[in-house]
Amino acid sequence: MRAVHFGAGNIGRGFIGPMLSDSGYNVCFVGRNKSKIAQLQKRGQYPVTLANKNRDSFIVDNVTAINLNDTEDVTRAIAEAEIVTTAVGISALKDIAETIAQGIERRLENSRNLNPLHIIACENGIGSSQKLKKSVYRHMKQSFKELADRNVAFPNAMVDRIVPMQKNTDSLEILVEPFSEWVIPRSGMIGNYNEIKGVHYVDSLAPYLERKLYTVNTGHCSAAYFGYLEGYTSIQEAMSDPEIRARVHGVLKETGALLVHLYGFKPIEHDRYIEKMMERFTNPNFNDKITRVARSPLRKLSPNDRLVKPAMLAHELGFETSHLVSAIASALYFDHEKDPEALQLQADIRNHGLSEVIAAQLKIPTEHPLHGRIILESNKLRARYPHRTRMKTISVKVPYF
Ligand SMILES: NC(=O)c1ccc[n+]([C@@H]2O[C@H](COP(=O)([O-])OP(=O)(O)OC[C@H]3O[C@@H](n4cnc5c(N)ncnc54)[C@H](O)[C@@H]3O)[C@@H](O)[C@H]2O)c1
Ligand SMILES: O=P(O)(O)OC[C@@H](O)[C@@H](O)[C@H](O)[C@H](O)CO
Repeated sequence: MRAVHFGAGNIGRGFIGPMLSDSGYNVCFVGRNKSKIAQLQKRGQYPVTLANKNRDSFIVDNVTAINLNDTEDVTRAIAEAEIVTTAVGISALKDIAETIAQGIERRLENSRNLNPLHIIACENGIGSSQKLKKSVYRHMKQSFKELADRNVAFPNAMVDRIVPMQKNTDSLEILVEPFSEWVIPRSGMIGNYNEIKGVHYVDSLAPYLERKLYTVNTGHCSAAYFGYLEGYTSIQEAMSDPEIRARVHGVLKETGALLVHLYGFKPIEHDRYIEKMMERFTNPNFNDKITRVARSPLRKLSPNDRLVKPAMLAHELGFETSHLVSAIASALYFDHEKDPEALQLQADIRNHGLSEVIAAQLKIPTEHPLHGRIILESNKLRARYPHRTRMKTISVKVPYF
């Protein structure tokens, strides 16, 4: 069985690769880092180490690799695969869409391979595989689209495993947390598919995906943005600060009330889930950089992502949102110089003002109560961290609610 995986980065090598290989797939990594691809081609395997006390490790084998720009080889691999997965970042899906479209066309040309193909975007966000499908279809001829509708499926998915930035002597080695979860809805699958060992196939993805996004990712980035303002460099450092820990817990109590309301999770079980996730953030066996977890603030602050979406939903339902508001206001100060989105965000705030950014990018209109509350919280943060914040204090009339 053949799998093609786009992105030989952290989650690709640290989670998707091992899962597929363990299920008997030959995993072909498609990547743009030439030296990593050459290493994978040469060795055909790589080591994974678990960030537990014993540092248990195992080898992922039955691996091959192709450079992303060797289009001929990549499309051939897709034409022969049972499954295609991606972990390149949701914003990069459009960049690999044309190659995937060519691979599908090559596969379907002259009805060469009509076996079901599943294409799964293993990215953080809602509806990632369907977003990829839209981009892929933009590059396909109508006749192929009709055939693809019957033979190619793009099930959305939830993937969860913390894989920090790596600095290992062996450039292929990857250190991962022991916990992992991969959830796929059965309704998104077609034909007689082989189940991937360890994947949880469910009737409905939304409760799993939103529970993860609004707990793991909301909590994680809150710790990062709070910690960044405080001057910490790792999530572990930030989480060992009792005040930040309490604020992150406060955020998760707010998203928790929302999730319990939306999906009927038992409050006591959801509290246990929160505790478990807080424990994962504090894993002392690795060092997860704040700049990784806080990365791409424009994406994280977009209306359908981990901060604004739960805050807006919770507000509409009359639930508490003060910790979420604080996380959003903190995110708006993230100005890491090596993060293009952070630089863009800060430039937008400088050029158009905070209120305009909240309205145009977070899509929270000026008249919405959360809009004014974010600005007030931003002013408080500026007073508290004058050396970490560069925006001007903004006066605002908070709408009555
Ligand atoms: N690391 C984690 O803890 C984790 C956990 C769950 C989900 N995710 C998700 O997985 C995805 C990848 O994250 P990661 O942590 O592995 O990042 P990463 O930077 O380690 O890996 C991303 C890979 O994609 C490649 N890539 C980036 N832009 C590309 C482009 N335009 N065209 C082709 N290739 C491109 C990079 O070269 C890199 O190899 C993200 O969507 C992330 O949200 C990450
Ligand atoms: O990958 P991002 O940028 O969406 O979010 C950063 C981290 O919160 C994320 O990678 C987590 O480590 C991961 O989602 C855990 O499953």
